Parts: sequence; structure tokens; C-alpha cells
Amino acid sequence: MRVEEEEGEEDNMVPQTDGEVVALDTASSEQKERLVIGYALTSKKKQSFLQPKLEVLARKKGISFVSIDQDKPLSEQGPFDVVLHKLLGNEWHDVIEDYQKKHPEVTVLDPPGAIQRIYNRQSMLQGLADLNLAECDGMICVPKQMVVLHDTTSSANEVAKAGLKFPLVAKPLLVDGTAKSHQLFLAYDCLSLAELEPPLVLQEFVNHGGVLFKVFVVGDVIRVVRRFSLPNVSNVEKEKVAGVFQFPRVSSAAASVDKTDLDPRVAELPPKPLLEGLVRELRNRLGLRLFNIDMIREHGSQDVFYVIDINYFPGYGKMPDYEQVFIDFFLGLAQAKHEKGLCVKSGIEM
Ligand SMILES: O=P(O)(O)O[C@@H]1[C@@H](OP(=O)(O)O)[C@H](OP(=O)(O)O)[C@H](O)[C@H](OP(=O)(O)O)[C@H]1OP(=O)(O)O
Ligand SMILES: Nc1ncnc2c1ncn2[C@@H]1O[C@H](COP(=O)(O)OP(=O)(O)O)[C@@H](O)[C@H]1O
Ligand SMILES: [Mg+2]
Ligand SMILES: [Mg+2]
Repeated sequence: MRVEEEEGEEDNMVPQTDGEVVALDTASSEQKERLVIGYALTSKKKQSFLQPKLEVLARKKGISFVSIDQDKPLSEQGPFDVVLHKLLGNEWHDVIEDYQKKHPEVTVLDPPGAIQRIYNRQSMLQGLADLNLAECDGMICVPKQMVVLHDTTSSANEVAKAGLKFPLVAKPLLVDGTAKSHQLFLAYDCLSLAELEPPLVLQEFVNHGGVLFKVFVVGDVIRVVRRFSLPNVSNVEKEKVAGVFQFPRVSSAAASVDKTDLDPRVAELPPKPLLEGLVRELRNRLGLRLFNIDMIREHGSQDVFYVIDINYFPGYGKMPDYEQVFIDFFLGLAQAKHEKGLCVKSGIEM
């Protein structure tokens, strides 16, 4: 497994301008196809992920991307070696599940059941506290949290019973791809909980010095970037402030943080063995190959980290050098399929 820092080297062999892309495109069209990837993505995801550089690199290696027509039966399309998907709704999940049953030879990235688990902010973090990371230079925790399904007015008692300390981050229980499912609030006192709309999770706010680590996973590869996050909440603030406040969607900021501007105790990346251990365990437990993890370092500690969010097929366009990482990942899939004699274009020279 490889963990890499965010500063990726540019591949100078790959042209950056439109004109040059066309030239390379033509030259590489002679390359034999070795992997056919069917994709079902929202137009936003298609735009951010299937960028020209990725397509050019892919073509050079004999990897082709084919758009899946959602209005036609999936089994009548293809054949595909790999299906890459992120679409909303249970209907789509049923389609993919049914397709995987009928076509076990196709690699579906990733299984709908596994994705469903991290679309719920309760099941997403379940089991993380008892990961087997004893040998891994650091500690992984999850913030204390509870679920409120129906009534926030009576949840003040539950919060006390569960031993949760204010302020609490209120997050919609289900992540369904809508902007609303990313609308988060900070609640400073129990009376203010009545203003929140269930179903949601109430999670203890963890001071972390305003920096978040986004840990991107693509198969075996791990890449970490820093993002700005919420500032610490002081004790004075905890005592004096009341009410609920919506906070901005800090984690989706496109720009990564430049570590030179930050306190090194806050900005230092989580230790490599810890990330490797965490990702290995999560990949196995979740059964996912494409995801990222939002992690924060408990303020004042060196090696105590909290996992606060896991996202399926996140915005890889913001991961440095994601194109090459994905090409290597796809080639690994092609190699594995080739060895099993399962490639659509079987018999093709590798
Ligand atoms: O839109 P992007 O590129 O910011 O990606 C979103 C992710 O941002 P990130 O890559 O972590 O910075 C975003 O991550 P966060 O939840 O903001 O940490 C989600 O993965 C989001 O998908 P969904 O709405 O939860 O289904 C992702 O949205 P989709 O692109 O999958 O719609
Ligand atoms: N328990 C927490 N303690 C401190 N900050 C948090 C906590 N939970 C979330 N945040 C902040 O809120 C942001 C969004 O929360 P997150 O759980 O990642 O939801 P989303 O799925 O919408 O990204 C995080 O990136 C982080 O900046
Ligand atoms: Mg997040
Ligand atoms: Mg998220």
C-alpha cells in the first residue's frame, strides 16, 4: 500500500492544451483496447472526474470509458469489464445489484450495499472505535454521537443520558447527494435542539485547530490533503454562547491548505502507518475501493485522530495527480481480469 503527500508531480508527457490533446488522441487510437469501463455518473461528477487528461492517459493505455444509458437495460449494454457508478436513488442501486448478480465477471465499483452503509452517518462510523490498529503509531477515535429520529424537543434528556457535551454538531442522518444532506449546525445548548430538523445525528464537536485531513483512497493508494475546517471553540464561548448556528460547507473548499501558513503541530499529516492501518481495515470492513475519509487531530495531541466523515467516490478531481493514480488502478484491474481470462477483449496482449 502507498501513502503519498499531496504535492504530486506533473506528468510532462501528457499534453495540457486542447490542440495537443487531439494530436495524442489520434496517435494513441491504434492502441489495442484492454479494458472497457462503463460509467453511470451525474453530469457534475462526469465533468469533474472524466477530465481530458484522464481520458488521454486512458486511451494511451487501451482503457476506454463508455457512458451507460440509464434509460436502457444495463444487461443490453456493454459488454463492460468495469462499471463505475455514483447515482442517486434506490432504484439505481437495485439495477446495479441485479446486474452484478447476472454478470459476476464484471467489476462493479463499488457494491451498492457497501455504499448504502456510508450514506447513513450512524452506520458510517460504526465499528471504527474497535479497529485493530495497536501497532500503528496513534489512535483513531470517533466523536461521541447519538441519533435523533423523530423528536428533537425530547432529545435534551437523551443527550444528557448519553453523556454528550455541548457544543454538538447536528448532521442530517442520511447523505443523499442533496445540498440539504450537507447542511450542518452547531448547537450550543439543549434548548436550541428544538430548532433542528430530524432525522439527524448529534455529534460532539472536537477542537482540532481548524485543519482537516482528507484521506483519499483509490484501491491500494492513499493520498492526503489538508483543508481548512472550523476553528476551535473556546471555553468562554462554550459558556456564553447559546443557540444553533448553521456553518458553511468548509470541507468542500476546492483549495487545499498550504502547510507553510500553519502551526506545524496542527498541520503535520497523520502518521503513515496509522493511515495505512486505518485504510486497510476500512477497505475490508466497508468493502469499498473508492472513498475518502475526513479526519481531524484532537487539538493539543500529536497522534489522537477522529474520523468524522466517510464519502463514497468523492471529488477525486481535487486529489493531486488523480489521473495517473486511476490509470494505475484500472491497469491493476485489467491485469487481474486478464490473468483470470475475464477481459471483454480477451486474448489481447498486455
Ligand atoms: O462535489 P465534490 O467534488 O466536492 O465532491 C463531494 C465531496 O467533496 P470532497 O471530495 O470530499 O471535497 C463530498 O465530501 P464531503 O461530504 O463534503 O466531505 C461528498 O463526497 C459529496 O458526495 P455526496 O453529496 O456526499 O454524495 C461529493 O459530491 P459529488 O461530486 O459526489 O456529487
Ligand atoms: N465532530 C466534529 N468536530 C469538529 N468539526 C466537525 C465535526 N464534524 C464535522 N466537523 C466539521 O464540519 C465539516 C463537515 O462535516 P462532515 O461530517 O464532514 O459532513 P459532510 O458530509 O457534509 O462533509 C467537517 O469537514 C469539519 O470541518
Ligand atoms: Mg465531510
Ligand atoms: Mg460527507
